[in-house]
Amino acid sequence: MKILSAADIYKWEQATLISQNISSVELMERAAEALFQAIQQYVGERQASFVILCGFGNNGGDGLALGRMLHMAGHIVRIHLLEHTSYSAENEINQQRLHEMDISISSLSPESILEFPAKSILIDALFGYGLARPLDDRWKPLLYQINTASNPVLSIDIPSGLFADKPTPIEAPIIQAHLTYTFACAKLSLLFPKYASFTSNFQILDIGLEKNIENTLSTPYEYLQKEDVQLLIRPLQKFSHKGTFGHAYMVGGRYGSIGAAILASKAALKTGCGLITAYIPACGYTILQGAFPEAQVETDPLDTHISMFPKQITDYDAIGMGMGMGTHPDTEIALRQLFERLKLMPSIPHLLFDADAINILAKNPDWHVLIPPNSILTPHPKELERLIGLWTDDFEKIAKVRDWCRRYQQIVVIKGANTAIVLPNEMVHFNSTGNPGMATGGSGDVLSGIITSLLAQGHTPADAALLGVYLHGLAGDIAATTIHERSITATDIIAHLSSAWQHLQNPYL
Ligand SMILES: NC(=O)C1=CN([C@@H]2O[C@H](COP(=O)(O)OP(=O)(O)OC[C@H]3O[C@@H](n4cnc5c(N)ncnc54)[C@H](O)[C@@H]3O)[C@@H](O)[C@H]2O)[C@@H](O)CC1
Ligand SMILES: [K+]
Repeated sequence: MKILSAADIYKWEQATLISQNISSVELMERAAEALFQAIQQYVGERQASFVILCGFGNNGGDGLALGRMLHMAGHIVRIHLLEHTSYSAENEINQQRLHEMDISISSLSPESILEFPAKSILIDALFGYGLARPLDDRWKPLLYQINTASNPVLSIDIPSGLFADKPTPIEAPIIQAHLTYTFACAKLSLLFPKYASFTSNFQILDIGLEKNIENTLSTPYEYLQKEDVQLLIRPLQKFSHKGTFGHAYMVGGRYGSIGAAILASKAALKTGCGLITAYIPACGYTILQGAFPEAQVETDPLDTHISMFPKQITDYDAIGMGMGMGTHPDTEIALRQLFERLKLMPSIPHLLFDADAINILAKNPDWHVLIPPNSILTPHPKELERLIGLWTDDFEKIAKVRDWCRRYQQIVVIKGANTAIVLPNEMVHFNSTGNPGMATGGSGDVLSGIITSLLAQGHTPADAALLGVYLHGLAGDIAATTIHERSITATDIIAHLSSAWQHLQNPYL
């Protein structure tokens, strides 16, 4: 699914009005109907109480129309509307509809002192994507009352005060929504860690905007969902043997962190490659063989860390390296020598660099040109910062990574909530699976194993990165259905990979 700018969403809406021959009030009614259905699901069977805070534009219009529908469904509804000199036409029509039904509208101003009945749900319909500039300090008292109330806050389209597609200063007043119902497509701001306290969760509501028109709008940003990754899956063949599914080579571990190599290796095999060989320092031999009998193991001559890469490393289908590997100068020299060797070869295995492999690359910017094109790097934010330098906000971070990927023709997977996969063509795919419980030691090693496995199975690097990230998050989400998010471990993610595959391949789930 595309992630569009506010300007493009506006264009999409306007073109839909013409193509479907409907009025903007009718489209607003459709949006309010979608909201109403979603909120009915949220409250379940019970009668609920709502306080709806409406602005003077179309976001406010959505709130007014929603208020009417909730009232008609028997809920207790209080509607507050910002005093203003002029309202949007759709807003006025919906005010009129409420008057006709004798549903009262209280006035609201930034100075209002509000009382929220206990257990009522607050609906934020103050500002949507039409926000033209950050809200000024005048709005602080009103938004403070909403943000500090113990009531749940549901935002319509976007938390009021937040820009959809450009940086918002976080010192400006912004609604802290528990859940945002956003129309038609995801918005960039809903995906960025900097705004996490305003946007903890969101749900996309389909309001029937015309698909053909969406196809004409170009954007470098995509929101990666089940239907996108399903297209990337390769079917299993009846006469397959273990060689068919590829042989992954997992390089990592040092004295004290052999577990990282074990997790990555197990995840690789559970993702479906036929064989894995782990390459680790000698101290890990018994540990790895004991913990994971399905793995083949090769060891470095040194006991404590990796000091060389064996000649046969290039014989495998894919290499994943860096998990728990350390940045010992011997390892650093070995990596440099590997790059020199790869340069001379006509064809080489697909490569994934994680953790300490990235730290070594970050320390040596002049090696970036040596990284074979189309390799995958999977940094967490700190490793990314070491690789590309500091950024001031998430928009700049994405811009810098896009630039880096184009320049060096690499794929970067920025790990975190809504992991972003940035491709050499500068497309950015934000993942829709995963949960905070996955921020746990070893989770990244598992991701490296999954992606390396998909590379070994013959997926293109871009497909392997997209499918792998989605699958990893999905396994974590399925784990969270039976294990509390606080208790999820990397091993649990591996244990649920099988269910993730099942879920992904089942059209009815
Ligand atoms: N256009 C359409 O067909 C649809 C629009 N929808 C809703 O419409 C919203 C967009 O509506 P609008 O474009 O009317 O915009 P908004 O409702 O977001 O608000 C815009 C109003 O706020 C004012 N404003 C902007 N920044 C301000 C600031 N910092 N301080 C004070 N006032 C400020 C603007 O001048 C304008 O009057 C969407 O977010 C969505 O909720 C939905 O009903 C779906 C259909
Ligand atoms: K809003």
